[in-house]
Amino acid sequence: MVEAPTTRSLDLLELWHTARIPTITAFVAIYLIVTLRRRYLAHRAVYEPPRSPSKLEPQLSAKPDGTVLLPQKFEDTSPSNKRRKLSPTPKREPKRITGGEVRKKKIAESGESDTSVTQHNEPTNQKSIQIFVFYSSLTGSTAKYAEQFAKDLFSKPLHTPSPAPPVTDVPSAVPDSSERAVFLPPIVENLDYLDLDDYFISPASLKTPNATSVYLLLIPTYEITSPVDAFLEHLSETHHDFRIDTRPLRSLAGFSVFGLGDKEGWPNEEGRGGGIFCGQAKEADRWMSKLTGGKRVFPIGMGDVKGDATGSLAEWREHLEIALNDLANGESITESQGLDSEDEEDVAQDEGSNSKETLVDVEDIGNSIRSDSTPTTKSKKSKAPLPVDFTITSKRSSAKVKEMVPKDSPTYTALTKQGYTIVGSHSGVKLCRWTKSALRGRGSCYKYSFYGIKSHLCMETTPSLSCSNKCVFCWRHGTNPVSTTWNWTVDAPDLVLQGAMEGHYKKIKMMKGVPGIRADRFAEAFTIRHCALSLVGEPIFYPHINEFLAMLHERHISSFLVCNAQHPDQLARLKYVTQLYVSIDASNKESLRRIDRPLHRDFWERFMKCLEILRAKKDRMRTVFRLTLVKGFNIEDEVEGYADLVEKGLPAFVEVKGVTYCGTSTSVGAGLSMQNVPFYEEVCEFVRRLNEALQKRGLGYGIAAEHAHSCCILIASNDYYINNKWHTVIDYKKFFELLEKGDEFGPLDYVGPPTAEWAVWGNGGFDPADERVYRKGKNKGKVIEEAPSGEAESGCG
Ligand SMILES: Cc1cc2nc3c(=O)[nH]c(=O)nc-3n(C[C@H](O)[C@H](O)[C@H](O)COP(=O)(O)O)c2cc1C
Ligand code: SF4
Repeated sequence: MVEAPTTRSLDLLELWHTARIPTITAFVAIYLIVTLRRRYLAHRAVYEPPRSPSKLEPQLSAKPDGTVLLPQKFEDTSPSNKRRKLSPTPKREPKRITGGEVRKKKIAESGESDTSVTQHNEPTNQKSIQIFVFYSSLTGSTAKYAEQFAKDLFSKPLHTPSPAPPVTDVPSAVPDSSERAVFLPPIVENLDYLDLDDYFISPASLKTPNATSVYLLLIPTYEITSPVDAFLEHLSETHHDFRIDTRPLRSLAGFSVFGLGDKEGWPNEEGRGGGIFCGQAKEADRWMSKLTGGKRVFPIGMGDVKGDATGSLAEWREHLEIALNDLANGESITESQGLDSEDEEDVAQDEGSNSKETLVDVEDIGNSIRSDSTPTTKSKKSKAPLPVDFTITSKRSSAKVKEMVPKDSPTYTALTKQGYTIVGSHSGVKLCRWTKSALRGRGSCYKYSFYGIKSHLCMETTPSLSCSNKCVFCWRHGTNPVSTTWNWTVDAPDLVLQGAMEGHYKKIKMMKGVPGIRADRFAEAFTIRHCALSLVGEPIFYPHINEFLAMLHERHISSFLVCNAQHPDQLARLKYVTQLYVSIDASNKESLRRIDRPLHRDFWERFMKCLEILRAKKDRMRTVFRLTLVKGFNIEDEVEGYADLVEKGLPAFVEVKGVTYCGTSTSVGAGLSMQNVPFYEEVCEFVRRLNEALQKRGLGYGIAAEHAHSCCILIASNDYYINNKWHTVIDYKKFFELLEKGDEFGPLDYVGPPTAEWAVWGNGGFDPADERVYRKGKNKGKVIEEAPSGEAESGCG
């Protein structure tokens, strides 16, 4: 039996029938409103324009304070740049946030950087991007910018859209974490020491599977020859080499260049190359664009080192990070997308010429050279294939030879400001501070104490202002040209000598009015008796160095020549020198790289070869190792290494000298401070230990003399310990007689009288006939020079 419904349940049923339609409608409406609102908010969050409109505004070059400069042509013509010109209401399809972004949200909330998102352990099929930060640096500042830049990259959250809304509400359009590429920690590389073939003929090979590379280049500009030239030449040669694909770096994910330059010194912004503000960075940008087929991730940025280069670099980095993030999200730059119109023209031309070349059979090359017509079909007449020299590029052979230091160059101005007289186009002469000191009767340099050279009769000069090192202690790096090969016009040796002597005498004349000048010495000073070829640069670089030396000797001027052990061929060709020096700035490869910063990649092999050559010359002339001690660089734990080198080169003498500190911004930039200057006691201690190490090896050397005044000590071969006395002084008259006789002779044939008692080790080395003047100052026992007057011996002199 069915029970009859109660009155209450009947009421409820009636109520439901009456209200069900409005209730369901209301619920559906609320649900729709909430969902639509959430979607709207999510949409806005993704597209919220950057807080500061300037953040993505490409007109960065317009900033008056020198911050990131984007030349007009990039703004207007570069498609990649056009891509970056975001308007506040973008038109492209919205990016939507996926479930994979939960992690991103958490990290964004916790304030972690975006890179950290991508640098954890990922599945092995994970795509990744390896960023290389390449730089070149002559005086060290770009190296510092590059290191800092790599540290800062992705260290802060990006200025990209706000964190994602709740995961489940938003459908996915951005690739999930396995599709999104992760960034591997950036690798910083110095272009000056890199085997460029490994990175710039084809992209660097990467160990990580599924990885591509992005090349970021920080490039300084130098009007003078610098390592950047070699890099640009490499890019140019790669591009022009018909055996290599025209776009060999096309498989890179992208590249971008940041230039560092001095706008005050080089205000001209138009054009490329040295002499233009950031001209060489522009050149690098252009070559990279060609080699990659226009894969410019972000337009070139530029920083003025006399302005706010740090700020410009930071701003460029922020924009770049956004572009890189896009890249990681799968937004690739297609080939040619980043080519500017000029690049496109060049590429088209190159492709045109290459395609013609491919039609030419090797056998036809001879014909094509002999006749002007471009052969497009195989000639039946040509038989023997012509040899093709792959080592010569037409560009190099047709290059116009320049002057090393042109009169209108800033290098000329900088060197003359430092007191150098520039002779011809590549030589220099300068009055050494010891020459001035000797004229006033205040003491000669260590060469007087050790070898009998009167400083007021000595001329310090160099026939090559250019050098192939960038030693940290050098006074001139940053002002003197650097290069590995002689690629300038050559002045005749008689003109160089004439000019140097005139320049020297002119400076002596100017000393006439200086208080305390001794009349007898002033008169004597107009007959130069000695020439120190050690001022700055590398004298044996000069192609006519032997003729130049012969001219000195003809005038009975002795020659002391210091070389940097980087040019074995020239060293081997060197004829007689009164005393031949090799700078030994470190005892092992790493230390030498750190202190001399050589341009030659095979610097250590060159260095060792020079020691062999020196050994071979030891029976013909006096040979010397010159050690310059720099605390924190080449003293600690290196005694045994130096002893090994002495055993290899067997020099007649080892001069040990504490580095001189000049306190210029250049030396500071190179990481040198007063802390790196050893006290005289420390130099003495080093010399004692070195002497012991030589004894232990059974080598016949002893500590012979000292010149405490300039922190210099002499270790000599026992060959010069004659009749129980050191004989380190030279018989100059005898040297010239032997030369003029024309017979073979050796260093022991022109040994002079015994070393003066006051100069012998233990007696200080100051001639009592002179008046010693002590400097006031805190750093007693350290050699401090007065910069920038530059009245000092050179870093290698
Ligand atoms: C001799 C010399 C030549 C220079 N030539 C240029 C130049 O042509 N254009 C430019 O923008 N900056 C020029 N500069 C400025 C350098 O590019 C700038 O100082 C840069 O920071 C040096 O970088 P580095 O310390 O890494 O070698 C020159 C500097 C020197 C000392
Ligand atoms: S110290 Fe001498 S070898 Fe070294 S960079 Fe200067 S000039 Fe060249």
